[in-house]
Amino acid sequence: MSPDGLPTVQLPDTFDVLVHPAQALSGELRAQPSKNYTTRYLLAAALAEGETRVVGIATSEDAGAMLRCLADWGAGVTLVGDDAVIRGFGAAPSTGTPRAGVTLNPGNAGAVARFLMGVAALTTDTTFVTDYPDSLGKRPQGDLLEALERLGARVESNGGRLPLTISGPVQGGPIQGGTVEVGAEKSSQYASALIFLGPLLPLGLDLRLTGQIKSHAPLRQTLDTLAAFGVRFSASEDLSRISIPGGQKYAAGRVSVPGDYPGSAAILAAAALLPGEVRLGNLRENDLQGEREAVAVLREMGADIVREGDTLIVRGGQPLNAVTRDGDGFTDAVQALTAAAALAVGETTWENVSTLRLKECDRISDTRRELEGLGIHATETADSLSITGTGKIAGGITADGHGDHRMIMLLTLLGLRAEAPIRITGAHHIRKSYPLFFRHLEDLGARFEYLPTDTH
Ligand SMILES: O=C(O)C1=C[C@@H](OP(=O)(O)O)[C@@H](O)[C@H](O)C1
Ligand SMILES: C=C(OP(=O)(O)O)C(=O)O
Repeated sequence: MSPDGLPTVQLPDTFDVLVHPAQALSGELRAQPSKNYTTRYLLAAALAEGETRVVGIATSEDAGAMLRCLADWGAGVTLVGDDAVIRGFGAAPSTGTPRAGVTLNPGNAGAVARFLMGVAALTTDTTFVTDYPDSLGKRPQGDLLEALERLGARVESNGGRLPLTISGPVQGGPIQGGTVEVGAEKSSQYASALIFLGPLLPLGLDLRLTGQIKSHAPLRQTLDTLAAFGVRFSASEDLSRISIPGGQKYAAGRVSVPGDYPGSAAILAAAALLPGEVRLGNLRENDLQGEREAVAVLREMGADIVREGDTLIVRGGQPLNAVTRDGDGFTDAVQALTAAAALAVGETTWENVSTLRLKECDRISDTRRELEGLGIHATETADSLSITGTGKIAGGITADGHGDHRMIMLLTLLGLRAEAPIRITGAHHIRKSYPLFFRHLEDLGARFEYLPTDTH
């Protein structure tokens, strides 16, 4: 429903968006449910014996991808209002493990694909395909596949990429577990996948994370999920060693999904960039999502943000200044904060962000190109992105959304502050993580037009 109580118009399946410049943003929103906790809780629920109610799940495509794959694998999936009730593989009438010989399609969801690839080591012949060959199909899976092979699984892949097939129980019987190394430099999702698998193996897993470990925050969210389902583990402070005793069970029960910081970072940045007062609720202070740091970064840039309980209040339109920060701790907020950087005084640098090249698009080079197209100076190194802020964005151009929800959020924010409208291609890909993004901004006073697109 829109704020005046009228039913909102359904967006077309595919669309470009025309972002009109905005004078101000004001109003109150409730942050959407966390994508990363939704995927984790749904998976852990499916691995439990019995029924688990996951309260308030995300409605994003990635959440849908996890629900679809779990159902295809044999878990019971029932949606009740905003909740999902999941009957685990371990509960009657299921067989205890995911079904054999199933083809799973996780869409464009990297975390979903990788978490399920870990669990696939319990199954015979699980095949992973994607209808996003130019996005998820290009993302590397080798570090995880090699770790699974070292544990005894059989893997066939397209050069370490999808499509691929995993079988755990090979001639020597089911895989047992033990000590295994996994590369952690390209993505934390490989280690998270093994963490989900570990408790279900007879010997558990003693994980050694190799290389410069990236994205510690989502790793901690995975461990937090294990704890929420009664699974024991121990981890070194730097997360380079994680030990999970074997033969454990995930305990079924009830878990509630917290608010989503990565998507909310875009709303907070938009609110900081325009006059007006925005209140964003459902964002708990003590939360392991690294993108919570976006609040501190925006404040350091000069934004006026105060917290009242779970609500953040932004009084926007303050002048912003450039910062230099290690962006790895808030990887999914870097695009949103880049919008703030593009309109700040001075040069902002996001350091240690090499993993951004391996997301839905190359979030370093593709972002630099889109910024330059809008007249904003940006430079890159292998693992950093620098942006020189500008006082004025002319707009009046078409920008490429690169099929990447976070690129679409960045370009939208720039459009709100441009002199003339900006068209963003393939803007429907916003649904991967934040289906209500445009609607939420409309509720704050922004204006968009949804136009037919050539991009699929
Ligand atoms: O574990 C997760 O749910 C995620 C981990 C991060 O990826 P990397 O570990 O590849 O940085 C993040 O970017 C992604 O959106 C979700
Ligand atoms: C990179 C992202 O997700 P994933 O890796 O799960 O595809 C994201 O949400 O920005």
